[in-house]
Amino acid sequence: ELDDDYITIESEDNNEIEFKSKLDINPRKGKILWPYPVNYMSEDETNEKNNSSQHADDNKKREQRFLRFSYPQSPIVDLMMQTVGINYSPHTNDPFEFLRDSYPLPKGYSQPLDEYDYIIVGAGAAGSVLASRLTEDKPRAMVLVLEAGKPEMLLSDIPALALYLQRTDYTWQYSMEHQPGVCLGSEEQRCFWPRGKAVGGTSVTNLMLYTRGRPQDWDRIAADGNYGWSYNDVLYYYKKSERAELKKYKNAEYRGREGELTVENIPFKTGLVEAFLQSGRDFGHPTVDYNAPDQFGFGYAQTTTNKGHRLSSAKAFLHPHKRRRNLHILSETRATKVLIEPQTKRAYAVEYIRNGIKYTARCRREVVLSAGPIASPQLLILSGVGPREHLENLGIPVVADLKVGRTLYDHIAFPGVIFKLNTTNASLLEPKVATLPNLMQWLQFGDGLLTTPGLIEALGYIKTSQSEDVELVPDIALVSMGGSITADAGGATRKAWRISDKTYYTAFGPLSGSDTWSAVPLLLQPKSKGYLELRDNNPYSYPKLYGNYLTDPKDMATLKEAVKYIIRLGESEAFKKYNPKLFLPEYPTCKNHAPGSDSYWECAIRTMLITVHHQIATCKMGPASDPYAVVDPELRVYGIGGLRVVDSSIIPRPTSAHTNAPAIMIGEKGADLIKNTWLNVVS
Ligand SMILES: Cc1cc2nc3c(=O)[nH]c(=O)nc-3n(C[C@H](O)[C@H](O)[C@H](O)COP(=O)(O)OP(=O)(O)OC[C@H]3O[C@@H](n4cnc5c(N)ncnc54)[C@H](O)[C@@H]3O)c2cc1C
Repeated sequence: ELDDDYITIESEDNNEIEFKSKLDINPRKGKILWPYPVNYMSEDETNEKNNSSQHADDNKKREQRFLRFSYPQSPIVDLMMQTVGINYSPHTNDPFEFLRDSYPLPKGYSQPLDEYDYIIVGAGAAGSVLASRLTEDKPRAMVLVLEAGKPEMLLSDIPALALYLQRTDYTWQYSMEHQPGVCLGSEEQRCFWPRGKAVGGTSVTNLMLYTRGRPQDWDRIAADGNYGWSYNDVLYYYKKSERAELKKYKNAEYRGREGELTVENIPFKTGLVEAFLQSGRDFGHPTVDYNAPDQFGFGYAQTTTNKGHRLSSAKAFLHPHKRRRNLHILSETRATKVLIEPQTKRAYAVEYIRNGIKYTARCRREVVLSAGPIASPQLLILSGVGPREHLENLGIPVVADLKVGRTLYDHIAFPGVIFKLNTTNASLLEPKVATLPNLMQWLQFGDGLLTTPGLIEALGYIKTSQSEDVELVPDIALVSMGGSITADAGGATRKAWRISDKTYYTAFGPLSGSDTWSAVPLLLQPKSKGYLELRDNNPYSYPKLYGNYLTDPKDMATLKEAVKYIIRLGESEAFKKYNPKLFLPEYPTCKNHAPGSDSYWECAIRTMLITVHHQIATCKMGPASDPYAVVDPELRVYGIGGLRVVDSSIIPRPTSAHTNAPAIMIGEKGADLIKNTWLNVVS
């Protein structure tokens, strides 16, 4: 039952539109005044979801794919993905609701309140921790969490399905704007930037690797004027969350044992990971715990999983506390604007849309944006906090002139260094992995082939000759895979990167069904810098995303050197028993380059460039003297009271870490910063 109190009758431009809920859930069939068209979706969303012929096409293609490559070997993949909800239509009832987690309001509440102490936008990697910590102390603060996505379900916990999730409605289907010369092999030559849209955010759809970065990464951030962010400062928060279950290292003094977030090694390994680590040792890279502050080398992957099941931030931090009376979580609810009092410049409320109806929730203490590196800056700009000229062009009144979205760094990678193995049963191939016995084994014991996250088995950190760093900080991470992009014969893996049919089948078709090994070089310290801006002032439009990848020639030179290093590893003694042969794909874009030549590799990198989705710095943290800073070192938005950003968007410069563990650490630290501010205030 909906209440009139929760329908906001107001408009910014008197643009009255009759309201008709899609699901027809409004019992009063009332009118609301709407500043933008109700049914408008971004171009991408419209294409993805509303275009029924496209939908039919997709289904047909999908059917063909399964008939051609998986079925009848892996009907189980089809079953699992239909269950998770691939192409799940919002217009039908969800038949798998019983498998989904849920976050009802606590007992005694039939609807959310008008006013809370804190309002958190986004229950992602950082937002989930923050919500959990802000609701744990007595006297209890009332916290509202608004999350656009839906709760997880049983099968989204299967690590091997991580890449399959990227084209489901558990993700925002962002794509970068077209940039000439990169992602040439992708559909529409645009790099794909999916992000998690779920209670748990991107920690529900990511590849679960747990990495903290080198001590120097954080010490440099602190040295830039960000007090409280040195390695020793952040180590305290990494340890606070962690419950290390790593075989050899769990009792090391830099690891946490009492936290909620289990970090473990992957239960299943192929022999290829041993060859990779051995080749590393042969080349002078010891096998180490790569999260140890004083060790540098290669190591088995460490993942945020619990007994082989994905442990998202929501599962770790929200799920156990969902009955707390002061924690109100609204899933499938989209925040559209932070309301800021123009005179006092204080954030006092958040507008949000739930089931097609617009509501306003007021806030007594602080609004916190934890919507991630694309949506947090988007919401700031929609609320009048952004670059003045951009706001004026969008017709949004300027509340604060800040460089929101003007800095964007990312980690890019190249999944095209592949060895064909002249042995069978050496690598992971979809028909072998996705079987009913494997599913049963995972369900019963949490081990087996389904526990490998997107084929990843180990990481190796190296410093190439391109690096000008005087300290021992890596510029490349090598990700060793128990196979390659061809493991599912053109299915989920290449779709998760949106590699086009033409590129995939021309280049990799000959490898179909073969055993392979590959290592993916990941550029850790990119020199190229991107940015984002809004397409228009409609909160349902996806922002325009500009990666500006490889615009600094140093980035290409570093990646090329890494490619050559991987080739040396693959051709070394350690891999000999697999009789590997470097496979040089014939990319349609690289016909004029002699296979294996320097120019071939440059062309191949430009064709198969992917992001590993570590976009940061769009709400850059920095001291007041930094003209690009959006938040101060206590994560407060400059010039606005009662408004912070607590998520990966605040990380000011590239680090050697994947961004999930840092986002969780930021959630922990953000919670302490907020609690300290309100220490002596009782609501
Ligand atoms: C495919 C993929 C693989 C990855 N693999 C790894 C990995 O192996 N290891 C690693 O460390 N990192 C990995 N990452 C990156 C990492 O997971 C993210 O950087 C991290 O989770 C970001 O955390 P966050 O809290 O900043 O944002 P998110 O976790 O993205 O949370 C933001 C939340 O806000 C919600 N939201 C957005 N807009 C609104 C709105 N208007 N109203 C309400 N809610 C909103 C979103 O739905 C989302 O739930 C990967 C990312 C991707 C996409």
